[in-house]
Amino acid sequence: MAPKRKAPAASGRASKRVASGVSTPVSIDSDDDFSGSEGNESTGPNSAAPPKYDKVINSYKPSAYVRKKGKQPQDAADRLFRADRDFADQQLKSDHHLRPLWLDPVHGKVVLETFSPSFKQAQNFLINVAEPQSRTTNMHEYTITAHSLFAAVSVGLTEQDIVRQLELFSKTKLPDSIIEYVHKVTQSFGKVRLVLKHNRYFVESSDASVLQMLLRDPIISACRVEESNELRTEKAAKMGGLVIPGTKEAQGNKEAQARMEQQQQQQRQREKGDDDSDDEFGGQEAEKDMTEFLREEEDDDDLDEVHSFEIDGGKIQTVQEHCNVQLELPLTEEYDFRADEQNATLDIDLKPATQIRYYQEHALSKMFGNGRARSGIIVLPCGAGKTLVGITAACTEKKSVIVLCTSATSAGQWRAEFIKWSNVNPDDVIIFTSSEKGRVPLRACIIVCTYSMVTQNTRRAYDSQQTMDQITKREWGLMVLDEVHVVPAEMFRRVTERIKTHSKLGLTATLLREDDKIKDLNFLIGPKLYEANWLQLSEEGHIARVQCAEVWCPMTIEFHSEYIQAKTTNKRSLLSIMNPRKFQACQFLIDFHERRGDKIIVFSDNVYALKQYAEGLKKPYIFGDTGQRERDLVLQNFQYNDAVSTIFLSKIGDTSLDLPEATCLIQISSHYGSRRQEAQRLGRILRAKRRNDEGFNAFFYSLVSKDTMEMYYSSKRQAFLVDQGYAFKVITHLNGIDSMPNLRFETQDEKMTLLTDVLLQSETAGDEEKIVDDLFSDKSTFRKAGGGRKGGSGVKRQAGTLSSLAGGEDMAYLEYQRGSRSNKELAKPKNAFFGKEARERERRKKAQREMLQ
Ligand SMILES: Nc1ncnc2c1ncn2[C@@H]1O[C@H](COP(=O)(O)OP(=O)(O)OP(=O)(O)O)[C@@H](O)[C@H]1O
Repeated sequence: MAPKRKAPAASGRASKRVASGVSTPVSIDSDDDFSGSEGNESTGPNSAAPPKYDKVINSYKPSAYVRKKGKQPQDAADRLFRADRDFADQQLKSDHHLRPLWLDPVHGKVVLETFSPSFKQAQNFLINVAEPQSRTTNMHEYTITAHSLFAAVSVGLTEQDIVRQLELFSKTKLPDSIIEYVHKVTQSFGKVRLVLKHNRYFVESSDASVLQMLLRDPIISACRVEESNELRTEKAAKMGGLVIPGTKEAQGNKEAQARMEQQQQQQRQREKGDDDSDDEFGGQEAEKDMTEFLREEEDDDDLDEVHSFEIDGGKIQTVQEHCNVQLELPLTEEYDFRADEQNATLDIDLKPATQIRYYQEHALSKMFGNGRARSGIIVLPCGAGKTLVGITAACTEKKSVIVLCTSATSAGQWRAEFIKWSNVNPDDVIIFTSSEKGRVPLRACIIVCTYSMVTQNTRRAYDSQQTMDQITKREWGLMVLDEVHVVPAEMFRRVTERIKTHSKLGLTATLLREDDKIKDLNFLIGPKLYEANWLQLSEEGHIARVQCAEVWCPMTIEFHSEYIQAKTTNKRSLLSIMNPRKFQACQFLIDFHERRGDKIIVFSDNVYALKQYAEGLKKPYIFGDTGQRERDLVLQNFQYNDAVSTIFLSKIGDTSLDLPEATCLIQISSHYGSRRQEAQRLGRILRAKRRNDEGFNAFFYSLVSKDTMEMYYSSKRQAFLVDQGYAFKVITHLNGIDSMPNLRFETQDEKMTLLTDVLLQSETAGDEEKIVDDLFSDKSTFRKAGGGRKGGSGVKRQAGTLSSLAGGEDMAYLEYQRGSRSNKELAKPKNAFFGKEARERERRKKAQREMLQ
């Protein structure tokens, strides 16, 4: 706990609200105690020094609920009833059964009941103000954090809106601590915007005192363009009136417009005297639609004032960083594109047949809600249509767009999707990758490039340098950053430094990294604007329903005894991947799903295992060294040839390949505990076209060698998907495997030959594949971060019934309780025999060494 303020005058609690109109922003203390800034000499109007914005509380812990000191634990369950977890004093409202929220006043946790009548409304609201933590079938858990409130404020919610809605949905009276917290955060966050208007950068706020305070900061004032101390004051920009293309509203307006044009044409014909049409009603109606639309715009002219000062365009990053990090007063970025007359307009609109889905519209309304473009991140599951979201954003702004993606393949896809969904002239969509270097035209255009192409520091070829110069010289209306979670912050810095853009839209399926670099995105791109619910989209048929299962494969005695003696992680890892029982399980599952008509992708991060499995089972495979022609051939056959239902892929399949649709995925070796990779792989089967067929399920299997570290990593990897509501069933035995014809490694001889081969492999055979240009690996950071998320809540393995996996009648499941045995424990060898045998071997080896000396 940080020390409390010394001066009593400065320790006014947040409940002592600053008068409305807020002339002095509250100071936010790192202490649990929420303190207002009244009386704080550093913030007084006559003070020369700027006020100090201390660290904002990210972990929610108000003083009202502190643990009772000196209370000794009585029993094992005591920790569950500590003062900071015992909310017995909260009064239930009489109609609590109609309200869906439970609020934890200490940690800011919110539990939402999915079976409540007002679930949908509460969910739509919560997604704006809190971070989703887990969304299982009956309960969703969120946390109110400073970041989530920042995002709420930046999409236009006020403190009063947030408190009123929380009160409305809460089963108990809204705790004071939550009201205080919301007050405290909203007083500072979202107050100041960075606006690029007429190609000049302004720091803008409707509260002049916040700007005055900023200008007293020497770093900020040094970035100011004007000399004078005066602030500019003008009417706030026109809000609303903006219609996002592809929505019903846009469709209605288009129809009205068409009717009006038709009416005008008829009128002209009547004037010529040859008109006999009687369709007057349609015309009047169309006119009415349009006038109402225009009137709405006019109504918006009744506007407030905003104040601003101009800053030097070259010092944007300094201002942003200083405001975010030192002053804890993050700047929201907004682009008044409708007022931008300097940058040419791009001739682009969605094709008339293109309709965006409701969640795509929700996400975009967060971006364009106030008639300007707000920078931020939109999170949608794989296959839910992020590309169309990016394209619709481009069609809304109608200015030059730069799209950054992770590979040349995905750059090609982006271009194709722009042409598919919009009426853009294909010549205006240019690709800039290592293999394709289109020239950027002077007119408004769309350029699609890879992150590495833009951030490359080495000397470029002449044509590449020319294109790069054209990109950096001009201003871009919108920058779309695809797969934003995988790109290192340093790379973003370089991107935003080099390319001048008015607005940024980050797209991702998982705002998740194994390090904590994800927080940098808040400052480098903007707050998370929208996050969809995976299970809801799968229930609605927008993405496929998936059955996830972990198949436990016992190690053979010989493999396991070598495993426990192996000196290096690489050797251990190779032995667990090459476990003959795992091989058999893989063979059985492939056979089982091929017979069901599934298309199967088997993933192995280890190349030695990839080749052994694929060649052993006579299936095609692709890894980093596979040539482009062969890759294309394999993928085309997988897509169109009924005889090729299974392919094996290395890590290359995660980001660098345009994979055809699959309906079953099997992982035989995977990348430590990366939740991101797990989610990304699951995404490969979420887009299955057959998803709307009755009873259709896609399948996701992880094959894990029992009593090895694979079990520990596997549960780490699943954590994100479990939080999204996916249940991993554990399969302990594949019934029918023993009677399967042509099962590999049935005889002891075959097993021993395999073991010898594995033992003869060099250390590097156990390495994970290194992909050239894989800028996005999070292996090292994952390890640094301690191998997973803090607190490692692991996952719940659930018992399954045979029928719960469609067609899985041959499998048996086992349940074990979360917390009953840690995953690390499960990873240890259990059988006393192994321990004894290992000790025996160790003794023999020691004796042999001594003999040799
Ligand atoms: N509004 C829509 N109407 C019809 N089809 C749509 C719509 N939105 C997306 N789709 C289709 O859904 C599929 C998945 O879209 P897309 O590839 O953009 O998903 P994604 O979220 O970018 O996936 P990934 O994360 O795997 O790249 C595509 O076939 C796309 O055409």
